[in-house]
Amino acid sequence: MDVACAIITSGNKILAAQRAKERSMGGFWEFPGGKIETGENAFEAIIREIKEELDLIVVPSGRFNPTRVFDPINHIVLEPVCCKIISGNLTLKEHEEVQWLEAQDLKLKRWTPADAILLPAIIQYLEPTPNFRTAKRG
Ligand SMILES: Nc1nc2c([nH]c(=O)n2[C@H]2C[C@H](O)[C@@H](COP(=O)(O)OP(=O)(O)OP(=O)(O)O)O2)c(=O)[nH]1
Repeated sequence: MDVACAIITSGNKILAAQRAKERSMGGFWEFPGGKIETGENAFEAIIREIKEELDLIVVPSGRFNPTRVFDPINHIVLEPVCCKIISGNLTLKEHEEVQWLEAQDLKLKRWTPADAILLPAIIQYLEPTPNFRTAKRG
């Protein structure tokens, strides 16, 4: 199953969500999103899912490398899509909870296996850029 998840950041924080208790992998943390449907690409799927789940309008701007988890029950290809929120009021339609997390907070949550593989790339992405002065050749 191909799943798109949204990488939504604000400053040094990222939006993370806890799956509803009654769903598959209930209680685990994830980046919001869902299954990519037939005929959709990851960008189209994430726009649809984030509207359905959080009532937000997002614009995708890029992607991370997919992570893959093939276990006896699930074959998941997780496709992370960087998104910017352009409008809407965050409303939880499916999740137990959402939180804006800094890099140091990410390790404290229990993540789905596919997200756990993704975390090092996310942590690197959240690191502040050093303040280089502008420079001229010479
Ligand atoms: N949304 C999301 N799902 C993830 C992540 N990591 C991960 O292993 N999954 C798994 C959990 C589910 O088995 C599957 C996606 O299912 P989902 O329940 O979120 O998607 P959906 O809304 O399309 O599902 P549904 O309508 O059929 O219930 O991918 C993640 O970061 N985000």
